[in-house]
Amino acid sequence: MDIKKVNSMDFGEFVDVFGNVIERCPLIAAAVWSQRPFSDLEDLKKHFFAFIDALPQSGQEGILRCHPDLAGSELRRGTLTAESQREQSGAGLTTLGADERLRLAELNAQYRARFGFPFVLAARFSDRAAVSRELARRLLCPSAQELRTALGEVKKIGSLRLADLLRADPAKL
Ligand SMILES: NC(=O)N[C@H]1NC(=O)NC1=O
Repeated sequence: MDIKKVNSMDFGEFVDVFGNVIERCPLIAAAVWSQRPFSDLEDLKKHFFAFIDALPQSGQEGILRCHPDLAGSELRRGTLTAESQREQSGAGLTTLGADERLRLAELNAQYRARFGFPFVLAARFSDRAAVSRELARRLLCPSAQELRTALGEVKKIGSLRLADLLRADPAKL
């Protein structure tokens, strides 16, 4: 799909295609559509991220809360979005042993209790060992820093999803 095709999309089509660039936040795609035309993929990405950056803290935390836990109950129940399922499965989180799953569940619960939102990490840049390690490390970070880190991960996930949709090289995004 090229940028001309993107710019020709009506509202419904645009939200259908880009509605999950930011996990379970189709409102962001709905808002970005109003900014068309886009000059290129980079420009499109900038609009998604500018929307996130302009939100008050409550909105930014809301975005994080729309993310399913890594290796959490949604994965077990099979209710993840297709994108999240692919990302979690690529990081090996669908084939954890019982011990590993339990450890991640405990760390996820501690993280949520401390910060009030779920632990978010771009799983495609990670693997099962790195997820636990990073979760344990970030649990100790100051809250303001952690909010920034988590939103950075949301943007990495969004960049990769946009790259998939436009079949671009993620390194150039
Ligand atoms: N909790 C969390 O990070 N979830 C996200 N990460 C990712 O790569 N896909 C997701 O759904």
